[in-house]
Amino acid sequence: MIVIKNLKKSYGGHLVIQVPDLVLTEGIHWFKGANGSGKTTFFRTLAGMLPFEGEITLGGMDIRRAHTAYRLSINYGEAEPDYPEFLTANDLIQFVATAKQAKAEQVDQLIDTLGIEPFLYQPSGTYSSGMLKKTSLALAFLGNPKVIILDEPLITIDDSTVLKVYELVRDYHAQGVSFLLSSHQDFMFEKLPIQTVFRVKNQSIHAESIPTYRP
Ligand SMILES: Nc1ncnc2c1ncn2[C@@H]1O[C@H](COP(=O)(O)OP(=O)(O)OP(=O)(O)O)[C@@H](O)[C@H]1O
Repeated sequence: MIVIKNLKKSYGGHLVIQVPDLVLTEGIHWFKGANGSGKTTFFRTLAGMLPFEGEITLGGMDIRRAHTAYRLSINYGEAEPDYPEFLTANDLIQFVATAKQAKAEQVDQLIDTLGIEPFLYQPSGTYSSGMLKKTSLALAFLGNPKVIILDEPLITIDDSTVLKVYELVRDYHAQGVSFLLSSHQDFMFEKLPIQTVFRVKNQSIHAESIPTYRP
C-alpha cells in the first residue's frame, strides 16, 4: 500500500527520521514512541505536508508526481488541532468536504456521530480542546481516502466520543480504509484489529509485535 524508500526527514540539519525501506500493508498500524521521537514528523511527511528526501508511493501514486491524487487518498488528523479562531466547525468541515469531494450525507453523519452540532456555528476560538479535537476528527474522516492517519486521536475527548472514534475506525476499516495511528494510551488492542505495532526510536521505525484482537 504505502512504500517508503530512502526516506530522510531533517529540520535544519537535525535528522529526525530515516527509513531506508518500509512497506505499510493494508490494515491498522499503531506507531508508538517517546515524546519527540518523530511520530508526528513521520505522519506529516506521509500526509504530503512536509518536504523530505526519498520516495513515498501510495497504491503506486508518487507523493510528488501524483500529488493531488495522493492527497485525495490520504487524510490526516493532527494531534493538537489549531485553527484560525474566527472559523467555525461548519466553515472548516465545508471547506475540507469540498476539497476531499465528500458527499453531504457523509458530512451530516460525521457531525452527528462526533456530536459537533451544538457548536457547529460557533467560532473555533471559543472551543474547548475536546471540541477542537472532535472537529479535527470529523475533517480526518471526510471524503473517500485509502488511508487515514490519526495522531493521538483519543486525547482530550470524553469517554463516549472515544467509543465513537473506535466505531468510526472499525466501520471505515471494514470498507477497506487503512489507518496509521499514534497513541500513548495502551488500550487500543481491545478495541481495534491492530495489525502491526511500530516503534519509532533513534530516528528509525521498526515493527515490534503483532497483537491479538479481542473484540
Ligand atoms: N517544525 C519543526 N522545526 C524543528 N524541529 C521540529 C519541528 N517539529 C518537530 N521538531 C523536532 O523533531 C523531533 C520529533 O518531533 P515530533 O513532533 O515528530 O515527535 P513526536 O514523536 O510526535 O512527539 P510527541 O509524542 O511528543 O508528540 C523533536 O526533536 C522536535 O523537537
